[in-house]
Amino acid sequence: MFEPIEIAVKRLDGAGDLPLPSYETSGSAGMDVRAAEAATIAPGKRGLIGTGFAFAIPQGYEVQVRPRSGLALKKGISVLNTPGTIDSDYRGEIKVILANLGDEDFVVERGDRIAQIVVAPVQRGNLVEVEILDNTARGTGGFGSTGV
Ligand SMILES: O=c1ccn([C@H]2C[C@H](O)[C@@H](COP(=O)(O)OP(=O)(O)OP(=O)(O)O)O2)c(=O)[nH]1
Ligand SMILES: [Mg+2]
Repeated sequence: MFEPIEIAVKRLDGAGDLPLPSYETSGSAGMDVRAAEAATIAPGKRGLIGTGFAFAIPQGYEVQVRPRSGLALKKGISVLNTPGTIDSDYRGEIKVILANLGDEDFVVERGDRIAQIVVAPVQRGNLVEVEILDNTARGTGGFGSTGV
């Protein structure tokens, strides 16, 4: 699975001369994506930031939008809907929803690396409706049923 799959990428008008998303090291799981626009996100607020690129992800794969730990730890910045889901049939601009959990304005400059994207295989399910489900030890236990 470490062998990369080819993903077609379109540079949108807003991308200008931004570099393509890329892996920062030879073992990185995620490619950092950059802001194609400036933004300021106040504490407790969220913002939608375009990356300037659109993908044609091969069917059977998705791209997940995830936070960068450095922004989370140092600035309190996360991806609100992490992991964001880029569907294989989406042809629009990849955008990032950032949430500011810090106590200062988060200022985004164009070109800043604001999140990372991870390519992942997708297993879809075919739901078959039944009257009775098989019994399990967990049963209907959830939400701390095994202790907190
Ligand atoms: O962080 C994200 C999440 C989603 N998207 C785009 C790509 C994705 O394929 C599409 C739909 O995402 P999702 O299914 O999460 O949103 P929805 O609220 O279900 O919208 P829709 O009804 O369009 O599926 O929005 C992004 O650009 N960034
Ligand atoms: Mg959806």
